[in-house]
Amino acid sequence: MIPEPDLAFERIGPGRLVELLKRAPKAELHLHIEGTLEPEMMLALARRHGVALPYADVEAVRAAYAFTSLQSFLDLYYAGAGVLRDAQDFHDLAWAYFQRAAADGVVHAECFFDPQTHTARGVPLAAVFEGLVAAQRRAETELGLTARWILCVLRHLSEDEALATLEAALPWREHFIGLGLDSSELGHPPSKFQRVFARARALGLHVVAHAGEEGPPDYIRQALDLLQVQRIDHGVQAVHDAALLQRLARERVPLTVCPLSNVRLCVFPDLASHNLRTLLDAGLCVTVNSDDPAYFGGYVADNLVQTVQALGLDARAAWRLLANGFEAAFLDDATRARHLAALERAFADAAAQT
Ligand code: HPA
Ligand SMILES: [Zn+2]
Repeated sequence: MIPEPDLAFERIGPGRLVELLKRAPKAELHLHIEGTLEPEMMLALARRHGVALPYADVEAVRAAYAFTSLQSFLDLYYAGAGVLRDAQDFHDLAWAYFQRAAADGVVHAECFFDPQTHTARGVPLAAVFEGLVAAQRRAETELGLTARWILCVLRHLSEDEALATLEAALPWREHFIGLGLDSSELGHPPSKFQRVFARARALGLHVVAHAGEEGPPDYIRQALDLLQVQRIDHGVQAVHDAALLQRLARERVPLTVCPLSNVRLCVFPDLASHNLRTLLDAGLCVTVNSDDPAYFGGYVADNLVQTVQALGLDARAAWRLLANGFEAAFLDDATRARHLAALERAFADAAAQT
């Protein structure tokens, strides 16, 4: 756990905290690049490629985003991703996201991408990597934002397909740092993917998995014990298992929590009912992230501000959430220390304001 700095947190009231949260340096650790496809770009790419969409305009797209569950979202999310066809599209998508993220104070982003969503439509993996890597390079040189890619396999498909996807991506091995697991959780437990995660670990990749978003605490245990993941994506269902909660706290297993996503997918009725505070108070390494911001109505600063307000978190708790993001990131120690020093300075400056 990152030690708390000696700061006059109590001098940062709710109003000043909102401003601070918008500009403070942040790590984004749970973001699906396909989930940053804003309706405007979806329609523009559909026009560019002559792809038919069931929406007349941007308002119609947004009106369709009334989700009742993870699956009801995934159906639209995969359909929307159908407009991504060539390297330029992947570049434009990721570059637009990095610009928005930088404006939100994000200094380091570990982003998911779903190769199977694209290769199944005949898009070559080379086009996906070419576009994403070009945008990543621009982000670093033009925005000072470091980005890393985590290849996700779709859990509603077979493990053999996941293994084939990982092998097919190996010519671009230097361009991704980890393996993740996403898509429809219920009925597709982590135990289904033990061989592909073992292969990823043998390749020296970091490993993470979505678990306990809608699925039971046992899926979180499976992700830890069978897949040996280093972080749990979501993990909010852990509160229903006291022993698991203690273990996550003891082992400082980070949870990449996405509050606005959880509300939009009806995991919680509203932000005030979210269990993030319970998880934080239990000593877990909770981080705040945006998941699929174009679909869920907010990027990472919105997630932080709205969650802090809805749960009445103070500046000390807000600092902890941001520090946890850097603790949980796959960064070298010197870079982590540099980001934490900048975070401390942002809070110290806010506390010193008169
Ligand atoms: O929140 C999510 N859960 C599972 N799969 C996903 N794919 C994009 N977002 C998600
Ligand atoms: Zn996710």
